[in-house]
Amino acid sequence: SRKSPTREWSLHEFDMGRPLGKGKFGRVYMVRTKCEPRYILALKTLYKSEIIQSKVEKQIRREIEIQQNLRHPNVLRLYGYFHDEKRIFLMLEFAGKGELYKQLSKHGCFTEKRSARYIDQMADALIYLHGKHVIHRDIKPENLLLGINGELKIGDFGWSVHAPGNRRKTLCGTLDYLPPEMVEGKEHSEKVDYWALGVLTYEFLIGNPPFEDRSSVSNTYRRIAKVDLRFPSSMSSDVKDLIAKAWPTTLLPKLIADLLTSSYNMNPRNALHS
Ligand SMILES: Nc1ncnc(NCCc2cnc(NC(=O)Nc3cccc(C(F)(F)F)c3)s2)c1Br
Repeated sequence: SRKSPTREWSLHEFDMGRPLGKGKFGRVYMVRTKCEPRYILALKTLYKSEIIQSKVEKQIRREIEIQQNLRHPNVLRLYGYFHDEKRIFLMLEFAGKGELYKQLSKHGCFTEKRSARYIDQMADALIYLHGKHVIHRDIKPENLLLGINGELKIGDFGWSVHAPGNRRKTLCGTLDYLPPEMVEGKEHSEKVDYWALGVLTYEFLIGNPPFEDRSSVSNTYRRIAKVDLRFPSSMSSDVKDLIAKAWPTTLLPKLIADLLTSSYNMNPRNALHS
C-alpha cells in the first residue's frame, strides 16, 4: 500500500483522556488529537528504563516494524510511535469495547455462538498474518480487544516474529498457550498460533485453559508436552470432537471456526447448556 509519510508526533499534541488499562511496562490512556481532524487513540506508555532493564528493546522495535504494516479489521492498528527522554509512546487504534479477557472473567465462559464468532475472526486474522509470514506467538485472552461493534482485534505484537522463529519465550507470563515445540525451545512455525487458537477455543467455552495447573508451572509444561487434554462433562460432544480433532492443530483455523459454527447450528439445543 502507498507509504503514508509518517510524521513526527509528540505528547503535547494530545488531550489526555481516561486510563484504559495497565499492561506490562506502562499504562494505556484514551487520548484525542488537539487539532482537526480529531482522532481518538489509545496511547500506550512504555518507560525506556524498564525496556532496557528487561532487555526487550529489540522486541519493541520488531513490534513497531511488524505492526505498522498490518491492515486487517481483526488486527489492532499501530498507527505510529514517538518518544521523549523517558518514555516511548505507541499510538494504537482505540478498541471501543476494551479487553476481551474482562468479558471472559465477567461471564466465566462464552456460549458456543459467541465463541464461534470470536474464533472465526481470529481465524481470519491468523490467515492474514500468516500470509505475511508473521507469527503472533502470544495469542491469549489478555491480548485480545473488542471494537465498538464487538468485533475482535488481536493486539500486542510484542512477541511476534517473521517465520520461522526460535526465540525462547523467557519473559514470565502464562505458559498455558505455548505448544510443545515452544516449551521445548525448538524451532517453531505459524502452527504455534493455531495451537493457541485451540487453547483459546477451549478457554472461551470452558472458562480456563486446557493444560492449566495453578499449583505448578512444571506440571503445566508436562501436561502440554503430553497434550494431556481433559474435557469437563459440561462440554457438548460436538465441541469435544472438534477440539480433540484440532489437536495437533493441523486443521486450518477456518475449519475450526466453521466446525464450531456448524456444530452450534446443527445442535442449537447443545449450545443452550454449554
Ligand atoms: N481499549 C483499548 N484500546 C486499545 N488498546 C488498549 N490497550 C493496549 C493494547 C495493546 C496493544 N499493543 C500493545 N503493545 C505492547 O504492549 N507492546 C509491548 C509493551 C511492553 C513490552 C513489550 C515486549 F516487547 F516486551 F514484548 C511489548 S498493548 C485498550 Br485497553
